[in-house]
Amino acid sequence: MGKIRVYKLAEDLGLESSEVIDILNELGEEVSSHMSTVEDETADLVAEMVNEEAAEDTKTESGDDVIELETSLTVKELAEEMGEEPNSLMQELVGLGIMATINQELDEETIETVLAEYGYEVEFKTEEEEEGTSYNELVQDIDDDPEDIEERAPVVTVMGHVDHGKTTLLDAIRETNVTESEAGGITQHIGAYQVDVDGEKITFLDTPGHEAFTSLRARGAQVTDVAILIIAADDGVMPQTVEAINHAKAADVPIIVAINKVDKHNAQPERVKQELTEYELVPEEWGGNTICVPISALQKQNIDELLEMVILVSEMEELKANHDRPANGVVVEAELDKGRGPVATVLIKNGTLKIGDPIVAGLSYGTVKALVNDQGERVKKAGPAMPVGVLGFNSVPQSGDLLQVLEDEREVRKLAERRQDEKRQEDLSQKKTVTLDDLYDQIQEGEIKDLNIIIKGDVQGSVEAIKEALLQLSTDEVQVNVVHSGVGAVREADIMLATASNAIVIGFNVRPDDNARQAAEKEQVDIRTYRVIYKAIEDIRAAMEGMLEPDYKEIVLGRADVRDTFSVPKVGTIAGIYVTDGKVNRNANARLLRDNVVIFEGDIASLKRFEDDVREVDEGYECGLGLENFNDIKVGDTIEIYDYKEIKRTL
Ligand SMILES: Nc1nc2c(ncn2[C@@H]2O[C@H](COP(=O)(O)OP(=O)(O)OP(=O)(O)O)[C@@H](O)[C@H]2O)c(=O)[nH]1
Repeated sequence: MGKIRVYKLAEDLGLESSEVIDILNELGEEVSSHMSTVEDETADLVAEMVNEEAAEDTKTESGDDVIELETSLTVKELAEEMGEEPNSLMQELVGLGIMATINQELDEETIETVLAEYGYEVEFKTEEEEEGTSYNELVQDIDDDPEDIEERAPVVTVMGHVDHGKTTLLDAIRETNVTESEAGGITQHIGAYQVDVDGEKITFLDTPGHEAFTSLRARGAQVTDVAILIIAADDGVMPQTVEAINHAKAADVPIIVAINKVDKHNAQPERVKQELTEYELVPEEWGGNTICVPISALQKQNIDELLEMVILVSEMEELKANHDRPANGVVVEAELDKGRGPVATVLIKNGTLKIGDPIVAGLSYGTVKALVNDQGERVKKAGPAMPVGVLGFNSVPQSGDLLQVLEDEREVRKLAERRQDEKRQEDLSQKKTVTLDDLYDQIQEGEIKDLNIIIKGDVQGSVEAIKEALLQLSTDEVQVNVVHSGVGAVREADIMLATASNAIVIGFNVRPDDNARQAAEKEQVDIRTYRVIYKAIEDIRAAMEGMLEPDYKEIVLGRADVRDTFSVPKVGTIAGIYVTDGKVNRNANARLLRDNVVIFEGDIASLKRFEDDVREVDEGYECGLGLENFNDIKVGDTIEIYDYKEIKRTL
């Protein structure tokens, strides 16, 4: 996810930087100057707000006798708009032959008729105008009182190469045991936990550690204030360590290095520090400003010091938030719980989330029914930097979605529905790429081979992680398409979609139900189930390597000078050559060069030493060589002998 500078955003929106800063501050974003950066998603939000404000302004300019209304209203809402009592409106409706209850929705025609009775004309709002109030109302309520601004807990992400000890460290910090219960030992769910260090709170975001989960980690960095980079002292800086460094740098997040496993006999903490300097992370003791703490996560050594450093670094960051305003936050994990319905783990960025708050996150909306803290206890509210399980969404939001609190349930529904519409439009316009016809065309053209995949999983976080990782496997030759992904068992509908789009189905921690199994057998759809994300990705990678055309690389076997030419009747020109380099192989290809210009490329017709046909002639020897269908050989030409070697492709 990208970022944009405030002045650029202002320019795009045709506003002054100060106006944009005001809006951002109202949204709880701490921006100080026109050079500050905001995430793209926040920028979109600002644009959304600005547009809607404009729509709102046009509305108020409407004439007196004309009432501007939405296309569908209940009797009560219409009465409110007209400044009438609902009862009198209901009586009026009865007069028109319409028996309506107070909460009954009225259609356009009825609204028009009844308003005409009252002497009004009605103008129905376009969809855009209808949305006008959503964020305005949110913003109107927010007026940050400086007294309400308080310090908040830092949000910390532990990043590092696989097996360098992330889980063990988080475990040591929480003093619980997570590593052993995980399938395959890889952290697969994003959780967030808050710990208490001498009265100071730290929020830990537990992001998966394998390179494949790049995108989730990148998202993690968006809410992260401090990154702990864990590096095993017996292994050093590895590819995912470098990735983690890059993510933290891109997100402008300070890095604290935890050099782990110093209890091991082959630990080389100094080497790790040396390696770090290559990535502009110079340890403090070497005159740089990177804090490095040697630890043993397993033996719980020096963990306190590491946490102290976290507190120290976050104090310098001056993390602030306003507890006394409607909340916003980020969905870090979401799943469908059998008993409780959609449950989203939300990290509150600013404000306080309370039971009863109308909420929207991505395409999902609802009213907060219950809040559960990281200990599994019910709580009434959640403040800044607190991770909390939110119950009450109508559907499962996606991890990474921004949570917003709006005025009422109607506002959140409207916003979510509008986003759903937009998504539908987007899906429709993209559908072309996954229809059977198109797939067929692409394969016929031989240009693209498509690997279509459907992903079902137990939690949204894993599904997203697999999806992102698989999409990244795409190459010029094989395009990976995730035609569908979602939370829940593999069902018959998934198999039907797989049949139609020639896709394979991946089930992560979920199994196909009976109908799906039967359908898959009948339609010969490949369902693969996994319990470890890494394994799923490896399998697909291998399958893709099988699909790829083998790659050939040219190798020059030898070179020879043409020293003489003979014209042989019925055969053509034979060159008397001297092998200067390597060897000449009868079955290889030949290239005739004249002043380094390729004159001919093709097969060798004959290779003779004296009168005998030979298969090979080595460097330093002379021989006679004929080229297939080519006679224009001259003394002084060079013959290059080359072959092709099959290269095993890696993606
Ligand atoms: N000796 C020693 N072993 C450790 C230490 N920390 C972790 N380990 C071991 O290293 C292995 C990997 O640790 P994890 O915590 O699972 O590593 P991770 O980075 O979370 O790995 P993923 O969750 O798979 O990404 C386990 O066998 C741990 O017991 C340590 O300080 N000392």
